[in-house]
Amino acid sequence: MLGHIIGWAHTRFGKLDGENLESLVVRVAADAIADAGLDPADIDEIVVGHFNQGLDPQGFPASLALQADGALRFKPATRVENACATGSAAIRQAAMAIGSGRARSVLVVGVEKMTAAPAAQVQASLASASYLAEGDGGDLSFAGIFGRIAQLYFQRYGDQSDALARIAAKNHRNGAANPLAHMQKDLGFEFCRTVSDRNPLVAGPLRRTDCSMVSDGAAALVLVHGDVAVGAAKSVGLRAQAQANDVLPMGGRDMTRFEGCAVAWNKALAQAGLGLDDLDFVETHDCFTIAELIEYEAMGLTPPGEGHRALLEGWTEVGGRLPVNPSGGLKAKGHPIGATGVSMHVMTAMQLMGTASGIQVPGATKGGIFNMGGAAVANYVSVLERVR
Ligand SMILES: CC(=O)SCCNC(=O)CCNC(=O)[C@H](O)C(C)(C)COP(=O)(O)OP(=O)(O)OC[C@H]1O[C@@H](n2cnc3c(N)ncnc32)[C@H](O)[C@@H]1OP(=O)(O)O
Repeated sequence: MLGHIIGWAHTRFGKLDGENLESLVVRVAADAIADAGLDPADIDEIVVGHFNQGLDPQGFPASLALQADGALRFKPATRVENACATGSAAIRQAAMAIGSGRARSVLVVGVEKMTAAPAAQVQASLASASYLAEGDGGDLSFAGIFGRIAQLYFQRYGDQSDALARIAAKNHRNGAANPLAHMQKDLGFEFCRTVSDRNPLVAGPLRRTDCSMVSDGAAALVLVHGDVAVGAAKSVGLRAQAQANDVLPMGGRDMTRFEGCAVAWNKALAQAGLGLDDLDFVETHDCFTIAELIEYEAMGLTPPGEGHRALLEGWTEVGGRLPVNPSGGLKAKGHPIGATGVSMHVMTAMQLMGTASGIQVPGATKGGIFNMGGAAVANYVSVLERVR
């Protein structure tokens, strides 16, 4: 194991008026350490995942984490960032600290405050994590980029609007049962597939319901060495983690295939000595529904162009062959950028401990996670397994 997750905390995601970076970081940091049953003095290192890029005037969240307890004063605390995969980047950093022998217990926090900024500022900030080659388009938002990816996919494989609506409906149905989700409402397939005043087109064929939410929130976990985990009340092993970065320009890449995602999945499964069929569920990066569809193909669930089959045959529903996004995903649970990857690990750990009330995948012992920054640029796959 690359480390053991022995405690965690998660705020509700949403428009959290009255919360700021400081209140979010301090709360989840204190709660995760308490949940791990550790004395704060035993934390060797703190890693905070935070995107910001102009979203929030307050910065320096790594140092804010020290305010969770006086015993954290003088601990090394560092912020990491890797676009929308920032949370998984923080977890990788923690695993490397443990693997190198520099730390035995690491607190990882992911946080973002997005909803206080005007919509135009949010779009500009997010777009800073994208790149279009000259002549490729102007100042596209992320929805614009994924709208273009959807158009390319539809040109090659036919109109998949209904498949995208099935993903939206599935994730909103799952999110309706997740008490931590931003939107806890089952919107239904007909609403998601129909363009209307309440579900307008946003970019290309993508409707509002094909987009993830703009959210505030934080999540934290404590990753420890196996020796520390022995004394813990609960333990979820980080059995494998792989990272594959692709180049930013999209001109030279086939954007109907997320090749970096496929590389990360192949590496992580090989590292774990497992096949996709050995996993009980997957939390995947559905920043837009077209991303989840292409990720089915990149993870090897279906051949390219056939992702819609997984939906028509119910494979990715809870109770299906490989439930995908039982938490509701970024689509319904929300997508506070820096918190998302940590949240995916917390949701997966809860599933594996059988404590994911409302959204539990019965009997799950192994789960996979795919967290992505940019348009398949920073690709992280983790495999988690229940130890105790
Ligand atoms: C690699 C990556 O991860 S890239 C991803 C980075 N993240 C993004 O790009 C965020 C994408 N999402 C968005 O930009 C926004 O949610 C948008 C543009 C889709 C919608 O924003 P707006 O049109 O401004 O919606 P607004 O906030 O005014 O809300 C209007 C209604 O739609 C609902 N709504 C807002 N966003 C969404 C959404 N994504 N899905 C479903 N419903 C939504 C609101 O709850 C509200 O409902 P109500 O009227 O019943 O209260």
